[in-house]
Amino acid sequence: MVDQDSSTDRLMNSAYEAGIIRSLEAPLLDEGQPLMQEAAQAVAVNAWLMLSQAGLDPQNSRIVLLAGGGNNGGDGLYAGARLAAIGADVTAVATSSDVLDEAAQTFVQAGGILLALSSDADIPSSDAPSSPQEVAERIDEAVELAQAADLVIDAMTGIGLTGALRGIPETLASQLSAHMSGETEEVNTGEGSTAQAHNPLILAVDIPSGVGVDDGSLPGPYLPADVTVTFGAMKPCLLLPPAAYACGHIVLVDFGFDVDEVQASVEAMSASRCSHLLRVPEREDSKYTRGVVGLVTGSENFPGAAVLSTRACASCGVGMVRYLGPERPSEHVLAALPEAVLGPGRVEAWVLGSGVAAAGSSKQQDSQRSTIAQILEAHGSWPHQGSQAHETEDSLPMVVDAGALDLLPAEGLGPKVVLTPHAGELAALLQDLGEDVTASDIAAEPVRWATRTWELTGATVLLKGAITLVVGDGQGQDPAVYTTGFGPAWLSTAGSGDVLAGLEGALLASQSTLLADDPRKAIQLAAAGAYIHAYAANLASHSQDRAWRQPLLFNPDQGKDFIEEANRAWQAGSRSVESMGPLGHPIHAADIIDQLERAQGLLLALPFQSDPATDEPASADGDDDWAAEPDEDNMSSTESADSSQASNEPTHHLSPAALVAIESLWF
Ligand SMILES: NC(=O)C1=CN([C@@H]2O[C@H](COP(=O)(O)OP(=O)(O)OC[C@H]3O[C@@H](n4cnc5c(N)ncnc54)[C@H](OP(=O)(O)O)[C@@H]3O)[C@@H](O)[C@H]2O)[C@@H](O)CC1
Ligand SMILES: [K+]
Repeated sequence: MVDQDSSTDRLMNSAYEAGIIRSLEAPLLDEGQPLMQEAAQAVAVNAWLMLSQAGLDPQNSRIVLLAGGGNNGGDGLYAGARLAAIGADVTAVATSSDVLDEAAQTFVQAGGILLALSSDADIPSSDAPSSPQEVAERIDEAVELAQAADLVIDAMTGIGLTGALRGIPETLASQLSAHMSGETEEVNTGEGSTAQAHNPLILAVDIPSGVGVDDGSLPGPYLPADVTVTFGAMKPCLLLPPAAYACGHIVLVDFGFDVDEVQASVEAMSASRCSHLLRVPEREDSKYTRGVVGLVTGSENFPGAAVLSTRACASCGVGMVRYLGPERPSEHVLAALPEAVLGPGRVEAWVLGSGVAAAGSSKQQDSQRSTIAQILEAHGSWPHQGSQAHETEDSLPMVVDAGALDLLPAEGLGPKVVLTPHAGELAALLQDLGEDVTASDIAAEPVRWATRTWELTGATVLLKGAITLVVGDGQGQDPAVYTTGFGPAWLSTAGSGDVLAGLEGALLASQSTLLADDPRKAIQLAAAGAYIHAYAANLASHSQDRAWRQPLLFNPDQGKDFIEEANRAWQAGSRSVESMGPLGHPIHAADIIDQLERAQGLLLALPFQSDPATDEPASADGDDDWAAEPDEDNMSSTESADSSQASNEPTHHLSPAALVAIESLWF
């Protein structure tokens, strides 16, 4: 189970609110650990790597550092000092009225140039602008410098950010992000043609300035990063959409925090966590003890959804698939899945509503809905005792999707009821429950609205998206929140949700004994289902595109191994620094089903890998296993890394001179 996490797994996949991060830092600071210097070193090394991977010479590069008045700015200034000391041309733009004095002195002594923007600035070596006009001119100058730079280091605000960016940081973030997204004028080459504007690389210090640290929202302008170097532990904004999409590749600097006694507020599902949630059959198992899933999915109008959900379910380790539906979808199910059993009978978990038209749709009234209503009434009730929902003898785990969502009882569901809406369906459900919310509100603050749904219904809520969220019962009064962003963008295709519903039902049925002991495990199982779904899509599409990747761990003692790891990971990434990773090819829903069994096999093999250095399980195809993941043959990750290099050479090898330069940053 997830409880068996190694401490490294926990560190990489658990996020803590800003207040907890400060409580974890405090004892280390008391002991005199130089955290700001360790942070600065990591920023400098990663800046160096980003530049060199982009084919630039870090020692002759132009770097603009946006430095705020807090410790985040301090991290940036010390990093800037290290880069200036090896010869980079570094200008620090002070975005507040002051900056950390000692950091600024060190930066200037190393050869960095400071530029004050604020009219009341008290900054070493830079006079404050003397008029509003001069403030405006300096802001324009700073924006132009940043736009022309090779690298921008964003150290305006870290976890001390409150609310949306204001003042100078707001202006810089909005102008620079508009420039990068091409909203500003294109560059005229003077020969009647226009060229794409130059975009600097962006390295965010701790978090991209402007994102909602604890809730992953984007309350105003923000600066999206190519790489975010974060300190000590993950913050919720690095996992939660939409902010997580602005973080690029994440590097987590290991300060040695003791996270044993603190509660994570968000967890990412990982391959190793997922592999522990799969039930492996035992010798004494029968098809019944392995779990029977009953599906009331598909309809006269959408028979394909019945086929997709039952096929996916049968591919995910259950003893039997039982289908209930009208004649047309039933015939299709039997043709596609001869082992399916038709009609009512014993069931360990239900899948309800995929491919069933909701009320108010233009389709004719769906006969499946009366069956679903009966099942919800018989098995979905979790009468409340006090404030707690309690399981009755008849209550069963169930997945409630699409056309079953509006048949739910208004409240009093338990964690074993897993709702699987997309943003539009969740908006309709919440409107029925009296909330004034639209699908775009939900996309802007998904964790807020998934949590609200959990509060109102008591069910586990799986909100589908590029990063899928699962919110449900946690420890005490607080919800547990899991994320999964392991899939490629190809995954959003018709029928993909029907596949997910079927496989979620299989996990609930096969783990019904576990769920009876602890219904809260439904949250982890639901997140594991989303992970397997995404993984199968990765295998099917041969894509290296991921909505979210686990961070690279930067340990100050790790030495040069990190260089190779970062070069490899950033080249494989969907938003890699220089080149996109291979995008693979389109897939349709049945392709995902075809890879489900293989995906589970690879996950089950993971605990037997000798040295799983990355958490991503292998692609089963040797020839596309170039992201250096441990592969099927129990190859050690080191060997795997070597073989992947042979087939996919990193574009930039480090010269001996470059290695000497980076050593001066490192040690
Ligand atoms: N603690 C440690 O041991 C370690 C901490 N570390 C680092 O410290 C960081 C936390 O530092 P912190 O607490 O000083 O806050 P920080 O993120 O710099 O923000 C304050 C600045 O932001 C500004 N600002 C705030 N809101 C704003 C807004 N809405 N709009 C605009 N500006 C806004 C605020 O301006 P003010 O409100 O004062 O005008 C002030 O200038 C942490 O993220 C990590 O990087 C590492 O060195 C490792 C060791
Ligand atoms: K920052």
